[in-house]
Amino acid sequence: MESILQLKDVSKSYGGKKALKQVSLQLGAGKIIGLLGSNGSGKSTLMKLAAGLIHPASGTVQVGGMEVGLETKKITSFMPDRPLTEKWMRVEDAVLFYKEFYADFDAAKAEDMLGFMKLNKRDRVIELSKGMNERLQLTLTLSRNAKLYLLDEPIGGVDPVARAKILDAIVNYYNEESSLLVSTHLVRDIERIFDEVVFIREGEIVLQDEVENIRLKHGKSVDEMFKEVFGE
Ligand SMILES: Nc1ncnc2c1ncn2[C@@H]1O[C@H](COP(=O)(O)OP(=O)(O)OP(=O)(O)O)[C@@H](O)[C@H]1O
Repeated sequence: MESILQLKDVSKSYGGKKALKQVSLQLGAGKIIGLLGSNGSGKSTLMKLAAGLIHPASGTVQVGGMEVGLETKKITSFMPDRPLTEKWMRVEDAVLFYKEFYADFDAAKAEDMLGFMKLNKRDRVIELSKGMNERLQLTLTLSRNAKLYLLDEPIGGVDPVARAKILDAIVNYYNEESSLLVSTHLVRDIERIFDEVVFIREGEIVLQDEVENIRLKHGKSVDEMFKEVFGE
């Protein structure tokens, strides 16, 4: 299996708090993978390590066979939980900003996605609702032609109808040769898009499997399995 993301014995603490405990994980290329866990389980920490925004205390993180660093950042597109854009910007300025910053930015794709997301180019970023802001961040993130996309809770701030729309956008606009890692605890709403899932609990990986296997082997949906493992 060609691996797009690999963690070996990765630990990370904040002060005395262990966020990841000797995590080893290998994710294959060309898949949409769900990183599922309850609040505080370590999802964002794992995403930020893969994006190169923080560094492990011990262990190694590789993207596309390379140690995380400048080269891997060129092929990794991370959707931040807060806008990377400046306060004065309108939606069109944010798009231009990304276009100038990232060599792999696809302006035609962004234009198309803005329409799909019903984003108005003249709207000020600062005045967008939380849900519309998520749509913009997703548009900017997916408009790069990256190999690995990292989406941290992309549907947290939106209502169920808009959630469906955002999931459709993810499926429609994601390039099938790349991989997409999506963290969430809203499993039921989002499981339809996953090929594979990784369950993380208190900084440890407790399950990794193809969604089809979970359905065939256990006769369960991912949401049912999640509730069983997390005892919700
Ligand atoms: N900057 C930080 N300083 C101190 N502790 C932190 C920091 N970031 C995360 N933690 C702690 O590390 C643990 C893992 O946090 P992380 O944000 O990775 O979890 P998560 O699964 O993404 O949670 P959520 O679903 O609530 O976003 C939590 O106990 C959290 O309190």
